[in-house]
Amino acid sequence: MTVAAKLSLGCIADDYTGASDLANTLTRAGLRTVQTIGVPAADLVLPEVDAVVVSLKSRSIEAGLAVTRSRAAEQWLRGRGAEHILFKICSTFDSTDAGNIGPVMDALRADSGDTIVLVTPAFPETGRTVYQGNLFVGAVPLNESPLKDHPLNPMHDSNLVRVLARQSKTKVGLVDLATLGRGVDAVRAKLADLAAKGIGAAVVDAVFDRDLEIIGQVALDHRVSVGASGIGLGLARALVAAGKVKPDAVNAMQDMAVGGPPACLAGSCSQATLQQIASAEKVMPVLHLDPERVVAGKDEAQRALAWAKDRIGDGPILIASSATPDEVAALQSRHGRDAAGHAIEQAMADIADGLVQSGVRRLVVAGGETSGAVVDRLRIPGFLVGAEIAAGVPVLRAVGISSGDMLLALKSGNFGGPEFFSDALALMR
Ligand SMILES: Nc1ncnc2c1ncn2[C@@H]1O[C@H](COP(=O)(O)OP(=O)(O)O)[C@@H](O)[C@H]1O
Ligand SMILES: O=C(O)[C@@H](O)C(=O)COP(=O)(O)O
Repeated sequence: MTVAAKLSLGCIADDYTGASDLANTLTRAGLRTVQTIGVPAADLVLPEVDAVVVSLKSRSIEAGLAVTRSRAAEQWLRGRGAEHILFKICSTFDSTDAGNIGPVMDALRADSGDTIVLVTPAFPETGRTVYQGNLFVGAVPLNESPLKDHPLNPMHDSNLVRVLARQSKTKVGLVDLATLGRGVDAVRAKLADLAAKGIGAAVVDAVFDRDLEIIGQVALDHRVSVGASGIGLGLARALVAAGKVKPDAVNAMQDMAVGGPPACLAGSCSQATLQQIASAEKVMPVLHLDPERVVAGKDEAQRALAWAKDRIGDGPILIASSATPDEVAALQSRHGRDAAGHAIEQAMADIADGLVQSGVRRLVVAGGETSGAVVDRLRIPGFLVGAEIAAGVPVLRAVGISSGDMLLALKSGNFGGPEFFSDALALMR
């Protein structure tokens, strides 16, 4: 079977956890959605779907490469008929002054011919709101949140108009909450006004889902938008309201049990993940990797696998590299930020590979870059979306792998409640 109808929505996600978060949101809003890993082959055969989320691992790579890969995804999605493309970024705007949100947005805007792009990382369900262009994580501005200590992209400025302007070639404006409160026509008029002044991107405030519904409606006038799952929700609801997708269409994921031993891996150093690991210690064996030994070579991954093999027959296990901000900073000062991060990601991929070879078929991974490294190593080409474990984190069923059925959960470091690992495994049968 090939894709019968053209896509109602094409999405390019800059990491794999973010892609599954978006795929989850679109699915819950009634869009039949598939998540692909990387840009699919031109002749990829898919079930009939409304949306495809192409997952890239482009958040923390060199900006030029992120642009090239995003453009390849854009071409594929346009080739499948997508009139609107959402570039899915992190709800905490994870990026640096070198990119990659600005450069990718600039390229997609140029290709689309749009004069102005709507940008909002708001995702109220997970506490991400934008007011006067400032991003809040729960009750605190971004620069006071745990994101100030992110190992790869510490966020020190909550004003997204400024943050995006430093990364983009275009001028950046603001559509504030008061304008949104006046409805779609007011937002359209404000965008026209900004565009007439030569402003090519507008950060849009959003605090409630109703704000996202207005943003989604207006965004559909354009060919490209930029944001997190919240704008995905707005776009999906606008597509349903416009009759462009049937909300009662059945999603493709079947609820068949997979069985086999379960395992969890954590490479995120977020506060939420550190708490989740502490809770997991009460209910499953947890191995804390020695990050210094990980950077030194392959032995630490082998030690972890030997530890795991002795235990996976008895119930779930968790292997974590996660550390506190002080420990992360100390490791980075000895080895460099990228080298330390890369070595740990590759060790996690080695461990995941070994676990699957030992029969693990249910795998929970915490951390976006970590999930990217693991999924790439397992050579999984795509996922169908299943039950929601926590806001932004669905159960995923791998498709297109030769080794039989496999269930995964790819958790953004910041997402999930304290018992996330147990919650996930309870839904992954
Ligand atoms: N102990 C550690 N010290 C330094 N860096 C680490 C440590 N453990 C993990 N990392 C790295 O930190 C980064 C975490 O990023 P990621 O997996 O995307 O998590 P999140 O979802 O929280 O952003 C990865 O590059 C990972 O390899
Ligand atoms: O939008 C979000 O917050 C997430 O979907 C996301 O992108 C997560 O990124 P990581 O925290 O790096 O997993």
